[in-house]
Amino acid sequence: MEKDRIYIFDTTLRDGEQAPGYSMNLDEKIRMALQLEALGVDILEAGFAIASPGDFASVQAISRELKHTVVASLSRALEKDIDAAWEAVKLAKRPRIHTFLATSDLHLQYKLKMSREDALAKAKAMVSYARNLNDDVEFSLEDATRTDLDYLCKVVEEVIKAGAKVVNLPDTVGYATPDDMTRMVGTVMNRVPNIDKAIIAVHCHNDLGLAVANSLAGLKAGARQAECTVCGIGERAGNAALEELIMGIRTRSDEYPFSYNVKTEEIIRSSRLLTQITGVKPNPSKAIVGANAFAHESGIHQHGMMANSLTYEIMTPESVGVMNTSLVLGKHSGQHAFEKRLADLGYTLGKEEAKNLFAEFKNLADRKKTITDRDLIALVENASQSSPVIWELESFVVNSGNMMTSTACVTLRKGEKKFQEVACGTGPVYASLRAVEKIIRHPFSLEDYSLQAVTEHRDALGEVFVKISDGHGIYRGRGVSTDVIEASILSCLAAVNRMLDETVAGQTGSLKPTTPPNFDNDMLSTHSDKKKERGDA
Ligand SMILES: CC(=O)SCCNC(=O)CCNC(=O)[C@H](O)C(C)(C)COP(=O)(O)OP(=O)(O)OC[C@H]1O[C@@H](n2cnc3c(N)ncnc32)[C@H](O)[C@@H]1OP(=O)(O)O
Ligand SMILES: CC(C)C(=O)C(=O)O
Repeated sequence: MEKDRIYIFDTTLRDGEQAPGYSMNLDEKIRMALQLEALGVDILEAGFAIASPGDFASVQAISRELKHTVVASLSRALEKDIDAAWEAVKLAKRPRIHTFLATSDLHLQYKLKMSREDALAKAKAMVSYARNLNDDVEFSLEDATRTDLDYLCKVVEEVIKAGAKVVNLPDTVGYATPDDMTRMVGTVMNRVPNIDKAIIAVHCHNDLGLAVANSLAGLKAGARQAECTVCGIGERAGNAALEELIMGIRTRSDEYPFSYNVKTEEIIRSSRLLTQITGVKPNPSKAIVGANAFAHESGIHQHGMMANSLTYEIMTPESVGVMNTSLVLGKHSGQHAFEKRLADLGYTLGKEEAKNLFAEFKNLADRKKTITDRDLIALVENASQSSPVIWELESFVVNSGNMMTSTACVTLRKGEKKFQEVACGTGPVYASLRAVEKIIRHPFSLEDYSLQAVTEHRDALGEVFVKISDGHGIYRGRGVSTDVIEASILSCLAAVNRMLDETVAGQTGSLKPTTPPNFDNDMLSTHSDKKKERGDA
């Protein structure tokens, strides 16, 4: 039997980026887009062109960069949005305008303040408007799963008549169950007379943890485009996870006899790049890409695996790009083995990047007997967190104990110059970050701090993530070291450098703080402290 072709529409850079903590700057979006093209997604939604100049610029840049993937921009059902979307994608080899309008009574009445008739007329008019600009137009009926089914069928029929090539039926709030998806898509496929003129798409959110199950149900009922994101990132509880959807189809091809363009061996590489860029790791238990997804811990499982891996493994790690190796890395290893291992782990490095990282690896190997894969992953992710280099750590000394106030003396480098400050705090980390703040003379508050061991042993690497805020944006940083104070200072400097970098501050690379920080209480050093420190009155 010939398999039906399904199309994967990736929205990591649009719906995915709407999730707090996942903002990316222009360079980061381009890197991610290139990897998504290597992964083999059919359509890449690069952003929402009218949302901001930063979004417009990144949709335009991605349109220029991609070689064969369809590039889409989202737009409301408004001429000005559609114009912006078209301006941004028109340089793409294969551009798509994606326009949407909500169709549920709830959204029509309270949000759009429109009647069903007006919304239908608007949808038709805007699809025609977009079709005058471009052949490839997708229309989404936002909140489709809570839309009256008769009305939904009418809108689908009319927007196809107006020229939509793809009609998307999103489960915008993650309310549907697989049975609902079967009913909705099945009804549309059976009842809409011109359905053969368009592709039906599903776009499922994960509020009830059903996004992937719902997408699969939609595909089984006749949809042929599934919209999803790497690691399932997205608005609220996220979107359907691309890797789960594709591996579900691949592993259960008996249930889902579809062909697709995705190269599953690129999955881990894509997920790792997302972590490198955003600093957010998938939950260890996350299917396919979590650190434990292919780990077998208990005796009975290990025994079964040794007899036949099929006993406890429904897919191989290799099928998603995790490569096993017999190479053991340590201080006697050379650059070739080092780069080979990183490639096996799913990282592609530039020449310069590989050289710098190898030097860091050698330093680490001096401190640590065996370098594990997790150590290597931490090193790469730390090195590639695209922070500009403004301030660098020269040295630090801390004095701390349970019967005293901690003090830290930190020396930073900026270009050729060195700057030193001493500060006190309730603990050595706090004291060190205050010393950094005194040196850089730019107040910030610590919004989030987390420390975890990368490996199990006594000489484990400590990995620190911080988020800092200066009242204009929130900036993240990561630091890795065998010394947790050093890791804390390094993570703080990575965030500080992002904060001070004009190309990042104030645009998409920064996150808007949810509440403006209270400078007097929250800043590591307050304005009045600052005056004293500088000798002001
Ligand atoms: C389900 C989804 O994921 S939808 C995509 C969500 N993504 C985003 O919102 C991206 C970021 N958004 C933005 O930057 C801004 O919201 C903008 C630039 C799009 C619009 O900003 P503003 O003009 O300030 O409007 P604001 O966001 O406050 O309100 C939305 C307006 O769009 C209208 N609107 C919402 N959806 C649509 C639509 N599909 N078609 C036409 N109008 C719409 C609302 O009714 C409201 O109109 P009003 O200003 O006349 O009351
Ligand atoms: C705009 C559409 C596609 C969407 O993101 C949703 O409904 O969730």
